[in-house]
Amino acid sequence: MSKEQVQIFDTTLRDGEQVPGCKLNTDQKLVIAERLDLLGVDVIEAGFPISSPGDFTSVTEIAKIVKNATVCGLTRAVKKDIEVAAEALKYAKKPRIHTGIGTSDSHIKYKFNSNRDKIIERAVEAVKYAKSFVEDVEFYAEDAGRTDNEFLAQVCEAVIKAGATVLNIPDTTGYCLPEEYGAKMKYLRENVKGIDRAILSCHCHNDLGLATANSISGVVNGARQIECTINGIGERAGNTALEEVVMILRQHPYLNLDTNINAKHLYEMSRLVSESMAMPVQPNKAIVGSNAFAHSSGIHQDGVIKNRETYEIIDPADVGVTESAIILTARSGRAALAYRAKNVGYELTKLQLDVVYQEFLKFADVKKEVLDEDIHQIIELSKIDIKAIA
Ligand SMILES: CC(=O)SCCNC(=O)CCNC(=O)[C@H](O)C(C)(C)COP(=O)(O)OP(=O)(O)OC[C@H]1O[C@@H](n2cnc3c(N)ncnc32)[C@H](O)[C@@H]1OP(=O)(O)O
Ligand SMILES: CC(C)C(=O)C(=O)O
Repeated sequence: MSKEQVQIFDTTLRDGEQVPGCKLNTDQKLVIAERLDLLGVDVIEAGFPISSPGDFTSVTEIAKIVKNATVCGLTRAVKKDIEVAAEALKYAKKPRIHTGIGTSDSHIKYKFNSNRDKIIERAVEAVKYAKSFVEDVEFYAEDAGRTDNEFLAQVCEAVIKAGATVLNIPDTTGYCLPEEYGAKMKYLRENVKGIDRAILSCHCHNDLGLATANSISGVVNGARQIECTINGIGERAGNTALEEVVMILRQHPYLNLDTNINAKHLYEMSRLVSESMAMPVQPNKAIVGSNAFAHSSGIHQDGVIKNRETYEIIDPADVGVTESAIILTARSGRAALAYRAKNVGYELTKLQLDVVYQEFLKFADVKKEVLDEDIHQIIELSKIDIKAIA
């Protein structure tokens, strides 16, 4: 049975670039956009064209070079924003305008000093105006995570009627629990007239560490687009991490969902974004962190040496990581020491290993990590007659 496709909407260059210190120039953005296109993302949100002349230029230039993906520009529900986005996107093969407005009571009251009826009017007007420039119009209901479902359904129905092709249901503040976010998608699927004419999209923030879980819950409940960023960067605690949702769908085939992403490029993509934005990736980051395929405790190392699958659910090569690493520490056992010693040329007998291991532990209790050059020294200190095999 062929799997249903979930569209991957990458917003590294828009929401990701909103991170303090992560500002990129146009040349850097072009390199990333080209690589995202090769990675296989379906949509590249290239920027917020009205926000600055630099961002306008970036979106314009990205629109010119992207070959496969849809190129998208963000706007408020403001005519001038939409006109400027349309202008920036005019060279795109597949342009999309992403417009919208806050729909939660908090946003309506405090940001807009308005009421629900007026917000629906502004939403409809914005979608119709965007539609006069491009066919593909995505609408976002900002703070949908905290928006009452009944009102959200009314907004969605109105903007579909106005021509929206994609409905973005952002959990802007990262508030929802996965069950709640999934139930929201289900509610919209069951209660919005015309919902079959639009794609529901997840855009989740990570304030409670639930962005990925919420996005997965969203697609399990009928959404067919996930908005995400490389390394999960984004406003405040970040967005859903692209590499995580892609690999979750791949590792759980019974969900019957997949993406067009060529996962073998994930690691290099992560490094490119991290280096361009000078934003380090935390070592324990899922999929792309430096420790994601590193094993440093004896029981795990023994298992991995016997069979990688005992402690790894993903083959590192599938995401572009050369191989798993066996890191020698004071928590390592004989299996790991023998394995690493063999890699540097020593084939140890069981008896020899016992002796060298005692010396190794003394060394490792002082040093955080035992390196290849240390192994030679440890063997020397063990004072046993070992011939290097190399
Ligand atoms: C959840 C998100 O990530 S949304 C995207 C966030 N990204 C950004 O804000 C980056 C780009 N932003 C910018 O460059 C600037 O904020 C601009 C150009 C959009 C606006 O700048 P300014 O005109 O100086 O307005 P400022 O930023 O001070 O305030 C935002 C205004 O937009 C209004 N606004 C906010 N969202 C929307 C919306 N979706 N639709 C219509 N109006 C909106 C606010 O109510 C406020 O209007 P007010 O001044 O009449 O009260
Ligand atoms: C503009 C929208 C899509 C957004 O970034 C959010 O609500 O978090």
